[in-house]
Parts: sequence; structure tokens; C-alpha cells
Amino acid sequence: MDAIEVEGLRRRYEAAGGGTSGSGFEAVRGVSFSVREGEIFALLGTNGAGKTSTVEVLEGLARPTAGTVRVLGFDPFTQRAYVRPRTGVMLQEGGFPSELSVVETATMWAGVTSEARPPREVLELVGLGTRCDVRVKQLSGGERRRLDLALALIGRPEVLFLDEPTTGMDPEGRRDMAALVRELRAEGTTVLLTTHYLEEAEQLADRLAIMQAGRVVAAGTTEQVVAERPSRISFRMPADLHARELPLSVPAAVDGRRVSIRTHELQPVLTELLLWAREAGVRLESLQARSASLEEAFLEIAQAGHRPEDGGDTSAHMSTDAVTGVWA
Ligand SMILES: Nc1ncnc2c1ncn2[C@@H]1O[C@H](COP(=O)(O)OP(=O)(O)OP(=O)(O)O)[C@@H](O)[C@H]1O
Repeated sequence: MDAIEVEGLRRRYEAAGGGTSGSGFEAVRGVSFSVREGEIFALLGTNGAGKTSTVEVLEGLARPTAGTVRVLGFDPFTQRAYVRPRTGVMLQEGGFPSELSVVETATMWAGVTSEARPPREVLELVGLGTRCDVRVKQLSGGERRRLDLALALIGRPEVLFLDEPTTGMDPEGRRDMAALVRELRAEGTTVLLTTHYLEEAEQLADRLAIMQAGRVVAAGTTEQVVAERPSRISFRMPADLHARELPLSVPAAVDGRRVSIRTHELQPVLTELLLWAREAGVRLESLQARSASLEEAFLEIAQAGHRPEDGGDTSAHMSTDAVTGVWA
């Protein structure tokens, strides 16, 4: 059994004032994915893609409009009593009483949590050990996120939901958070996180899914998601060379002297180009050849936009290999 199972999840926000069924806005449009036990899984997507709307259902805070969701084998909404004590939730907006101190806040939270960790221990864990007596309202944005995390960890959760955990954190805070999340994974905790920091997802996540307009449009390991994207070769042409003299089987886009080639066959295309250049005695200035990064994959997906007629088919969005032929 996977720790989290999502199958055909839909979530619709009804229009203000109720309205007829089918009115309102469907933020999640048939999402399926699963998170294995002890795995770090990142949910990525542009603003409004539907990440929080999805995670809220997994956290048991909202009922799905359609589809099924299981956390540790239970429905997090209707079987909340079984799921909630075994999960930790770090929401985007914590909202603590601002007059309490950090340790008072953690103690209050521990008081309503079964088998809670000692408050000071968990504050130490998230790097707030020296800030115990500071009032919450005096904490910086990044420190508040650490306090959010401390509260999410207080019940020793088996599954941890982190919604944009590092937003507002400085680079050191982000590094600490990443180290802590890895430690938790080593102890067997399953972590589902949303983030806008693609590098963070690339470094941390065992697997990830990219959402776009309520659908999962790419999923797998970073390598798998990136492998769907074309690699890029670029160089500057010598001034005395015309684009049509380039080897024709290599698709290229030309902008002045700058040539850019996108291909799923990096090695043979590069070989062909280099052999041609040697043959023709051409020097390719500023030559670069590299595989796609997660960031490129993400931006390409975001720019490709959403095509509703695809009906949630993830493969339909994978290839936007738009440039073919030589453009002068
Ligand atoms: N309570 C609500 N009522 C109506 N629409 C909503 C509500 N909450 C969210 N939405 C809409 O649902 C869509 C998805 O929002 P959601 O917050 O899930 O996206 P997200 O991927 O988490 O975005 P972000 O990265 O900005 O946090 C957005 O278009 C948003 O405006």
C-alpha cells in the first residue's frame, strides 16, 4: 500500500451564493498520483495550478468533488479520526496567537496532540531553540515557517504535508529545511511538499508531479520528467556563413548569428554537427550542448498552457518540440 493514493481527484469551488451544480470553478480536474511510504514527493505548478486545492483534500480539510483519496489507507475526510493523528500539516498560512511566546505556542499545540514530542525538543529540531521565549509576533517570516514546521512535527507524523515550506526563508533556512526533510525521510516519514523552488524539488524529491490548470501534466523522477524535454545545442555562426549551409537534418532556429537546436537525440545530432563543422572548416563559437533542466521543463509546460480537450492525458503535454527546419 502506498502512503498516499490519489485517483481521479476533482475539486470544484461553488460560485458565491451556491448556484446550480456545475457552476463555480473546477480547480482540480482529474488528478491521479501516488506517494510511496518513506518517499519525498514534490507537487509543482504555476500559481493557481491547483496544488493547495489538492493538498487540502489530502489533509482532510476538504471533501473531493469526485475521485478517491487515501492517506495511510484511509479517507482523510470521512475517516479523519484515523488519519489526523498520524499526519503533520504545515499550511501556507499558520496563523498563531501572536501574543504567545514560541515555547508557549508549541506547548499549547503539544497539549492537544497525542504522544507529542517535548516542545523544546521540537523547537531545537527546527532551529528555534534559542528563540523559545520570543513572542510569535516578533518572529521573522522565515522563523514563523520554522514554527509552523515545529507544530507539524510535534505528533511524530508518519505522513507530513508541507505547503510551500520555504517561502520567506533565507538560503540558510532553506538549506536547514532540506536537511531536516531528508532526516525525516531517513526515519521513514513520507513527505509531500509543494514548492516554487525548482532547484529545491530537484535536490529533495524522489519523485514529483507538475500541475497545470488543475491537471498533472508531467510526473516521475526528475530524470524522467526532464528526459521528455529536448536537449539544447547552441552556438554562434561565423559571419560569412548562411543558415541554409547548416546540415539540413538538424532542426535549428536562427536569430542573427545565434543558432539554437532542440533535439531529443543530443549525441547523434551533436556528432553530425561537429563532423559537418570539421568537414566545412567552420568554427562554432560559444558552442554549448546540454540536457534540459527541471526549470526548463517546468517553464516549457507553463508556456505551453493548458488544452482542455486533452482530458488530462499527461503525455499530450510532454512534447512541445516546436522548431523544425532551418529558419533564416
Ligand atoms: N475558495 C476558493 N474559491 C474559489 N476559487 C478558489 C478558491 N481557492 C482557490 N481557488 C482557485 O482555484 C485555483 C487553484 O488554486 P490553488 O490555491 O489550489 O493553486 P496553487 O497551485 O496552490 O497556487 P499557488 O502556487 O499560488 O499557491 C485558482 O485559480 C484559485 O483562484
